[in-house]
Amino acid sequence: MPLSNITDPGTLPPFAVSLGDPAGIGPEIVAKAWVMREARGLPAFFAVGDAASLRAVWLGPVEIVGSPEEAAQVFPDALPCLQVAEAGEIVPGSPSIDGARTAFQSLEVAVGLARTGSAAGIVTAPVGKEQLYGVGFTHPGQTEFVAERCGVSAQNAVMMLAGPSLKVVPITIHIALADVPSALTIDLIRARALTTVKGLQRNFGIARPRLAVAGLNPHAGENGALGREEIDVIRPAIESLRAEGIDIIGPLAADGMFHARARETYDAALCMYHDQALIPIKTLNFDDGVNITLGLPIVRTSPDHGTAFGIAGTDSANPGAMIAALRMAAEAARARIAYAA
Ligand SMILES: NC(=O)C1=CN([C@@H]2O[C@H](COP(=O)(O)OP(=O)(O)OC[C@H]3O[C@@H](n4cnc5c(N)ncnc54)[C@H](O)[C@@H]3O)[C@@H](O)[C@H]2O)C=CC1
Ligand SMILES: NCC(=O)COP(=O)(O)O
Repeated sequence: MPLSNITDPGTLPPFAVSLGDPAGIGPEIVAKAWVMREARGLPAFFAVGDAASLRAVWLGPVEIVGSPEEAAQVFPDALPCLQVAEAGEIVPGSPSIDGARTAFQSLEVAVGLARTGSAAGIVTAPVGKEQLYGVGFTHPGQTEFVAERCGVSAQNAVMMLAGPSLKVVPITIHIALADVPSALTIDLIRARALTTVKGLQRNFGIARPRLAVAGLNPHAGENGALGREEIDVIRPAIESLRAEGIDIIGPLAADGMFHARARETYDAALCMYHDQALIPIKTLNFDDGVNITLGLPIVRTSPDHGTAFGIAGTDSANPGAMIAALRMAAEAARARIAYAA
């Protein structure tokens, strides 16, 4: 049953967790999260990928299951895994073509299960983007892929990084820095802001979200002396949103808007490019930061970090962000049920 038809949060099916690149730390942090399922109050979940990638880094119980229903039964006693492909020889830290194909397929299957309502949502472990691009993945990231599969345009799917101290949204995402100024348009800023407002209401239960918008240039442009994007694009977008009743401030100088007192004045910061948004959140909340996609009909979260190939297989990966992603997925699913009621 699609999540939108579920009225009792107690009846949520398990979450589908795509294992990401088999040679990255995804399998390890998923296994560690399962170990902490009771201590951290995690929702039921099952892995989607190659069970061999779990067994390559973990000696705990893994049980291959044929359906989410079976996974829900198995979850208390073993980590359920829906086997979607075989990744060939798995060497933690050494990504391979077969591994990238498995990551791609796991993502595809997990999204499909969430779309039909067999899974309550998806939590995606990290993929190697370069490796995925090498096996025919044509989207910049998982965000845009999931959006497309859900019939949502990339413009209306918002990547939000959320942690205990801060929520940020990059307006432009995976593009070269040199391409950012021309990619910034009034329409794009408006679309991201409107999806963010709705997403904060629907997934976080914030009735009247407050947004703060960063400038692009140093000191937010100094009234045009250091660049015109604030005058030509960012300010007109903010003014039109404010005219529609959105609680929004900016453009603010980006270097001064992330200190503790400033963060108290808004619920989410809209930033003009990837690193402007992700550096502050990863500095503040690296071990419990979550990437949540807003604007989708399904719940999708992910840990904020990448594959960490350099430490894969050393049992030193911190599962904190994966645990936070699982918890946030469950909270978002419950908030959506309450919002729809
Ligand atoms: N959501 C996703 O699928 C994401 C995928 N990536 C991909 O990950 C790959 C590596 O990217 P990097 O920029 O190196 O970022 P990264 O997040 O993988 O690693 C950055 C640093 O943090 C450490 N680290 C990351 N997660 C950790 C954890 N859970 N516990 C302990 N240490 C941890 C790493 O060892 C490294 O020192 C790239 O191929 C990139 O495309 C990057 C970000 C997000
Ligand atoms: N840096 C964030 C990131 O790469 C996440 O991308 P996505 O694959 O979740 O779209």
